[in-house]
Amino acid sequence: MSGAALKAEGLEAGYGPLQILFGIDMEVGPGEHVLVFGPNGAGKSTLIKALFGLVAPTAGRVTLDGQEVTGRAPEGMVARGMAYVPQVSNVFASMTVTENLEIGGARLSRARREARIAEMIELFPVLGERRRQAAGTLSGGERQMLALARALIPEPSVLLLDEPSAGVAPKLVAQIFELVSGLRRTGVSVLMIEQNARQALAHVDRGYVLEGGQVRLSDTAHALRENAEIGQLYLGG
Ligand SMILES: Nc1ncnc2c1ncn2[C@@H]1O[C@H](COP(=O)(O)OP(=O)(O)OP(=O)(O)O)[C@@H](O)[C@H]1O
Repeated sequence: MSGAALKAEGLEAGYGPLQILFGIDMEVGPGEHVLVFGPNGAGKSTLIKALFGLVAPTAGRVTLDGQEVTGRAPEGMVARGMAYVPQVSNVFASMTVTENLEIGGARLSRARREARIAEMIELFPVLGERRRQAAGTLSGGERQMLALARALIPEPSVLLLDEPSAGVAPKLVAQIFELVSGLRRTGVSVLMIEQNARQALAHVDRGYVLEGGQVRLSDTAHALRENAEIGQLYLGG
């Protein structure tokens, strides 16, 4: 019996004949925040895509809140409580902030959708100030907040984030991690990929080092930050 919110066992996936993931075992506990990091090309984005059903696993299992979801399409994953924020193209640029949030709540009743949008504006007040602005004109940080808010509207149990700090001005990167960290009070479980791994590790509970499509190491965030070899190899010394 697994108490994990999200679990991968022996997960393998790739692109046609090109295998990228080799027997990945990992899990995210309820409400836990977990970071996946490692060198370029290690398969981090592929892992998130395989968990979300954008890349079909060729072996292994994915379970979401104890239910097997291996090989389901993204729509099925969303219906079961998973949400995914891709690294790029994560908002509809020509639509307003409000319209983007409405799309996030497309499956909800109108009353519920409006209530959730109000809650998201409370969580990210800047979105309220920019309600009528086209999403494409937001700053990098505001755009990431909109993408996060939109993903959270249906109240997912697990949120997959592919580089939430991408395209965000360096001085605002810490703010993005603090916002993600602040999602703890909603109880959502988070699995995040980040290039800014040292900074991101300060805001999560545990981490996995992915290398060559395999888990090289997993430990608490604190232990990974203290690990000299991991620091040299993957955390910029
Ligand atoms: N659609 C695709 N078709 C073929 N190969 C792909 C495809 N997408 C990714 N790859 C390859 O899969 C490997 C892993 O890519 P992936 O994006 O998962 O790595 P990553 O760890 O997220 O890298 P980065 O840190 O550079 O974003 C790379 O060699 C990449 O070229």
